[in-house]
Amino acid sequence: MNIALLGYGKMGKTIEKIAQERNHTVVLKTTSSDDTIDLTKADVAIDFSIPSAAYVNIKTCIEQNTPVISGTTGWLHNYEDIVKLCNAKNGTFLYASNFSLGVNIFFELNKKLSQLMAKRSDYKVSLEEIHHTQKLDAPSGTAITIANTIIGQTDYNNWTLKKPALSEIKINAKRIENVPGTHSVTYDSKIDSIEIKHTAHNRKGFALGAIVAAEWIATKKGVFTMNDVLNIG
Ligand SMILES: NC(=O)c1ccc[n+]([C@@H]2O[C@H](COP(=O)([O-])OP(=O)(O)OC[C@H]3O[C@@H](n4cnc5c(N)ncnc54)[C@H](O)[C@@H]3O)[C@@H](O)[C@H]2O)c1
Ligand SMILES: O=C(O)C1=N[C@H](C(=O)O)CCC1
Repeated sequence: MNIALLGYGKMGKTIEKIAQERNHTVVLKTTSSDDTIDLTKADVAIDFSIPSAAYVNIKTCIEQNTPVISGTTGWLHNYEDIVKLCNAKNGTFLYASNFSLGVNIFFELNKKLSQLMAKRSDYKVSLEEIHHTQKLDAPSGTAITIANTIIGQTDYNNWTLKKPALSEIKINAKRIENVPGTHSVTYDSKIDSIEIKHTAHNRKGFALGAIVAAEWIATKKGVFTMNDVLNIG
């Protein structure tokens, strides 16, 4: 498969290594909005860029009729526009806040736990996410996915980085040198605490998941999630 990499930073470089190990060819790498996105030779595009660039990158791929996956976080206020465009152009698009298999299993645990805790008003939920100090967005896209799932299953109606109201989920976003990504969900009562946690040891899980997703969507039409790729959820 011929792959275009839109974004060639920490993730783009890790994805390139795994793509080569799986006998794919990287035919285009872009690193700024000044680079031309010519997808003539690409079977699929993978966007791991920056929040302010993702929308244009994804739109350009759909307009050039090239299946695109995006792992870039912090651009989701434009997600519905991309879904509309993709459907109008009969294109192919997949976004995941986190491509790793481990986190996608964790998402299912979080959903189940939030269902069990839905009516347990003696417990208050909170999230913590820890990432490296170069990360541009807070909270992480993964933390937002986790919080939105809890909101969908319980009476919580919002998440916040600030002091939470009773109906809000507090997200603690910490930045520590070299941390690839740690997420935990804690339900705390006066009697005990229940905690689930995922720790990424490196970026390989994100990159492998992105390549597996790119292989999976290359021949499909529509808007997909990792649940479709992994057949879970
Ligand atoms: N979904 C996941 O599984 C997952 C995993 C890790 C990181 N991420 C997200 O992926 C994104 C990239 O992460 P990273 O650690 O590689 O960041 P990074 O800062 O190392 O790399 C980002 C790259 O994007 C490039 N860039 C800037 N403008 C661009 C443009 N217009 N077009 C193309 N490239 C452009 C920069 O030059 C840089 O090389 C972030 O949003 C991060 O949150 C998602
Ligand atoms: O390194 C990052 O940046 C990461 N971003 C994603 C997020 O915001 O959830 C996934 C984990 C790593």
